[in-house]
Amino acid sequence: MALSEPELIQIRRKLHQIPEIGMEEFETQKELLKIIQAMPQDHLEVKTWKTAIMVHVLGTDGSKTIGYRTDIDGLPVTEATGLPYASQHPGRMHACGHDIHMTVALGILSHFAEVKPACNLTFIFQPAEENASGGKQLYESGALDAWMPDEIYAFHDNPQLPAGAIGCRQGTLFAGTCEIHAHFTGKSGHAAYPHQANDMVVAGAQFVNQIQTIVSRNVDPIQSGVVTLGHFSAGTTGNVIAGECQIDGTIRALTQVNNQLIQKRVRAIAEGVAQSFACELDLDLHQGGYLPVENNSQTTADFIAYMQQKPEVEFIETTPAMTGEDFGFLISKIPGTMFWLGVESPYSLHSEHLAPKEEAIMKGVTAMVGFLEHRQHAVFTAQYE
Ligand SMILES: CC(=O)N[C@@H](CCC[C@H](N)C(=O)O)C(=O)O
Repeated sequence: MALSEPELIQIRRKLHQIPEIGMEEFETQKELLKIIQAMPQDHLEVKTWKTAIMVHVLGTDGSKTIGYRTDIDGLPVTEATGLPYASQHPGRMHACGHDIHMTVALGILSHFAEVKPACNLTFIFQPAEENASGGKQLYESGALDAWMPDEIYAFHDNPQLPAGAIGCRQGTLFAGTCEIHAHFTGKSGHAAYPHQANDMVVAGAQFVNQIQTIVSRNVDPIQSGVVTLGHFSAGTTGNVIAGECQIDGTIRALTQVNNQLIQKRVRAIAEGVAQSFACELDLDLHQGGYLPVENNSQTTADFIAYMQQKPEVEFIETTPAMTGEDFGFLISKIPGTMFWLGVESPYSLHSEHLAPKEEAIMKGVTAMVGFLEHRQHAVFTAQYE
């Protein structure tokens, strides 16, 4: 029997209690394997790579494979929902809803473990979406090679959409991101003798200010971009000049061209500040697998048409989002579609208060089982651009 709604909710609550950060998802992997191994195994094969799990569902005609990916990591956030099934791991929370993603994947898998599909299906339970490009690492490890999908699907939960609604669009769904890590080193000293020191609070502040000109002056206003510097630390106390400054942030852009333009400007400004303040700069701009999530036109047209004609699905055409997703890497290698699943919450992704509505789970499973039932035939004649 495929997993029922009450069973899925129990599974989600258990996964919610054991969040782990990227590449440390050992308990999560164990819990997922336990659930997967309790399903009928007749046409399933299971493999692991680090904390990832791959499940291959053998179809009646094994010449084509559809991939379905979920991420499995949590965030370094202390949960404040007050829920009875809140995180039991101090300082860790499924604040991005990956517990919902995993549960929906298990629900879909449990259906196809019962009902053999026409094509193969590869379910990917992927680590480290938040911090270490787990999808890229997995792909590049070669662990997926034998079960490489011809096309691939994934979703992210969305607190702004009604619970269970499906959101999607042609083109770019998520931005490409790039982490900024800048360290300026000058010379510390007494507050009364600035001429004998080299103040990195002032250098860092210049960097922060000048960065604000990138989106306003360098990015085409018809396009878009974000540069957020979320962390600034320098100095220890008010009467000591700081000799070091650490600044961390993130770039967001809907095209790779704009992402690279912004990266180039961040580097030029950081180097300019270092030169004008005669200080040392250690700059790391790290994009990893966080490419823009660009939906394939063929798979997405079919996905949207399917969802729109299903009376039980509330389909919403969405605008692109500046959130990032390392699914951008997988979808740059394998044609496919990413979409949103509404979980309706007043709190945003990454909030310590985020409490997704669980009724979204079964709606997500039903919509995706239906779509994959449809797509298991269409994949044999699919042409990708
Ligand atoms: C959905 C979501 O919130 N994704 C993360 C992805 C992390 C991107 C990367 N580590 C960065 O900070 O640039 C996001 O922050 O959008």
